Amino acid sequence: MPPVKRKRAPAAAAATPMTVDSDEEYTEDGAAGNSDDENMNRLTEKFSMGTYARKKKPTASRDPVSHLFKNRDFSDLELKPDHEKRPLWIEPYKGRIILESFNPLFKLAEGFLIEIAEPQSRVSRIHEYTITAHSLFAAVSIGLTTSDIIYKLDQFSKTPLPDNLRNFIIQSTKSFGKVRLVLKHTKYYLESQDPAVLQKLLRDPVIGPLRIDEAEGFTKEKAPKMGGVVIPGTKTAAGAKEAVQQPDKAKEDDDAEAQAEQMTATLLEEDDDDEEQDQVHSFEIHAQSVEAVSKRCRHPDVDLPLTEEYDFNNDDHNANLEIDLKPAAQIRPYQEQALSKMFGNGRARSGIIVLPCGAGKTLVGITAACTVRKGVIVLCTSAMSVNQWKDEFVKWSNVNPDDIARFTADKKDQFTGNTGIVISTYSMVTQSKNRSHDSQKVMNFIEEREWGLMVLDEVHVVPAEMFKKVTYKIKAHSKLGLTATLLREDDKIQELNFLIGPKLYEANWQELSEQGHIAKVQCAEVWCSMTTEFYTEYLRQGSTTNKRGLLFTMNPKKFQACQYLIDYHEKRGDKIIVFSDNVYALKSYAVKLGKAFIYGETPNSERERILQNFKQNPAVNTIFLSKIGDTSLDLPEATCLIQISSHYGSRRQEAQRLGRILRAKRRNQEGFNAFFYSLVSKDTNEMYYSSKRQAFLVDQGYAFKVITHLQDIENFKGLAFSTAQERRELLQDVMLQSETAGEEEKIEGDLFSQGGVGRMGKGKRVKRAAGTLSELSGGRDMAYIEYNKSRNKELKKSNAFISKIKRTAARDRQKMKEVKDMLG
Ligand SMILES: Nc1ncnc2c1ncn2[C@@H]1O[C@H](COP(=O)(O)OP(=O)(O)OP(=O)(O)O)[C@@H](O)[C@H]1O
Repeated sequence: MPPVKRKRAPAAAAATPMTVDSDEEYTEDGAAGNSDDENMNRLTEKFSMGTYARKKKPTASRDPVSHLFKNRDFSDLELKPDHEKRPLWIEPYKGRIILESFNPLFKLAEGFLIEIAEPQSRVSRIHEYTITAHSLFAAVSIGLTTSDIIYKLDQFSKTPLPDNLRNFIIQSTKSFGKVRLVLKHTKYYLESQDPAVLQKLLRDPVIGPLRIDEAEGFTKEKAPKMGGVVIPGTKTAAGAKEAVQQPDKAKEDDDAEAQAEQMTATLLEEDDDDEEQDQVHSFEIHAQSVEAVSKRCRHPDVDLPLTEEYDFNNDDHNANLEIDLKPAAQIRPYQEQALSKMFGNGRARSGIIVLPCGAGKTLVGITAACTVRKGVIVLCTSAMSVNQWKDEFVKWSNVNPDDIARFTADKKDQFTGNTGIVISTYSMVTQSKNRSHDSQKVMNFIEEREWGLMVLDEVHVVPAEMFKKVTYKIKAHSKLGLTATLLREDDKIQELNFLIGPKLYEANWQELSEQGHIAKVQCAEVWCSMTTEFYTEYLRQGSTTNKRGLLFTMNPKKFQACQYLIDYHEKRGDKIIVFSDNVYALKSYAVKLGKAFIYGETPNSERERILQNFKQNPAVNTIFLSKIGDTSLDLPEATCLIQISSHYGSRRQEAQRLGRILRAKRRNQEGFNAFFYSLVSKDTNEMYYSSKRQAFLVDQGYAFKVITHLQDIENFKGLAFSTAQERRELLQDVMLQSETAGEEEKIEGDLFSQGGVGRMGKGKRVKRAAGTLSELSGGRDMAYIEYNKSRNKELKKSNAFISKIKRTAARDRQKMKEVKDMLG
């Protein structure tokens, strides 16, 4: 190959990711360096600028556009001679990494970046990652070394590795992953490959006295061998190491694979050091000291955060659980990859696995249980999930159903053997007041024993305080957190790193949908103008009142759009879920349209009957759900989702709702698309919230179209609220509702409402593309006719009107009875 001259990076390419931006600004001359003394807040910091000083360049004279990029003009970055082959750009000031998804080395680079960095945005051509202290902690805890990280990053990068990033990696990894908390033969040990690190701990005034044995030296033994564990359900049942390095190999296109392999061979040297049989050294501490030691290790004076590992193969104190995956159960490549991060060195590492909604987190948890084969405790967010987890254990594994005990307000099963599986909710195990006698008995049983594995479902919604209680009360040797969105609106997600463990794996949503594991979804926001009378009332309400929310949700135009879309999709053979957080709206819409609805107060038997009918009865194609349906609900029949009211700007809720259709059974039919509509009242706060809600999904590569025209809606037969009289009546009904009717539903024990109202980092805005329903679903373009009658006169709350409302309510009740009769 002829020598390639150093080229300048194209400014636009380097600047592209900056459109999804953070609010921080860097300074030209560099911030203070990351010296050891400045490590105080490092655990919660992002990569900071370090000492890298930017060379000044004469931008103005160079070309007419560079100055537009201001400080983000990276056109003077030095490029390596063969930069075209390399897939990464590294922004020198903040350590942001841009990955080209069209590069032949994309797969390899992506696998590596997931291990060392946080994915920020993964749209179709360009993915953005950030290296943080947390992501490096995770990298080190799954076995990567400082030199692995620096070497591979440099090899993949088109530009020389910035010094400040290199220093940051060295500084961070110097302390991370150096000490492990290992529970072996029911005893706790602090273990390290480096005896000097243990010496440092013993010199510490807090940790030193907590050592149990008074001996001079340390216990010395061979380090665990990588890849020594067999994960059930994998085709080859091979060691984990193979799964780590060769994901999805069979699926890759042959040519591209050969090309990538050839390039990799030239660019990367194989690192064969993994097999090295190092010695490990350890000393013992008391079980009661674990929390104090772990806390002290995170203190800046010590700065050696512990990773947790469980040597379950050598635990003969705790009884073995008879459990294996059924022979028919085949875990998918990404599930195997995620699990291989957990069991990569033959032990169980505690940490968090992030998989999209509907991608099968339950099976990942079950497979982990089948690997550890000791007592398991599973904690979920609701009693409904508890039942689903039990069903899934029975479906996927050969465990004796009598070995599964549910612990909820209604069910307090006990398992019969020496050990078993307990499935409960976070609220059940953390509630401390007013426990019934039975419930206290079960709780004592849970607290008195050791558990091999604790599976923590939907970890992102559980408040840190609750986690602390859980981890304090339940003695589990390993913890596996499962979530779809490592996202909290209150930014408390970082605490999970310490309470559970680092993130072990995070899958790419678009990749999974390309591979057919989750459905392809067309997302659209339908803009519904407010009718004049509703808008006038809306403007009259104070900005703090709940009535505003009720008005934009009950907007007749929105109702009509909902009715139209239900009809449109029912005719296409879709099964539709309509979501509303507001119970008044939920009931009003459902009753008016003659559909069944479920909300927090719907009794279990009725819920099950409705869901069963939705799944099996061809006459029941649409159901209305409150936020109780946001998570866990497994309805693979659902192919279309319409959202009429939502919880402010919660990105987490938006993603989880989308999850209800990602598991669509028909996802592998040719040309199949699921549909996700958000109905938004124009020129109201709802538009603002809606754009905030979409930010996470947009970062996962989903494009939201805007629909402003619904074809022929004015000629839709039986369109609700088509007369001024009906709209006035609706408005009057809305205005008669109490302030609380405008609130979102409150469900007892519901953890999701506790996450804080959607606050999102500054600068996170969503771009919408104009679109029509026809583009999404193959229909023709639609002319949307805005209702534009002159302003309605104010209605008085006359007795006559109120009695009319009552008549309407009686009619609605009759309709509801008919729906119930239809459901049988
Ligand atoms: N390896 C697999 N083979 C076949 N089916 C699978 C596999 N993994 C998961 N599934 C199926 O995919 C569906 C979704 O799984 P699951 O309910 O565990 O998703 P989830 O990730 O927990 O979603 P959510 O976050 O929405 O609760 C289920 O019907 C499950 O049986």
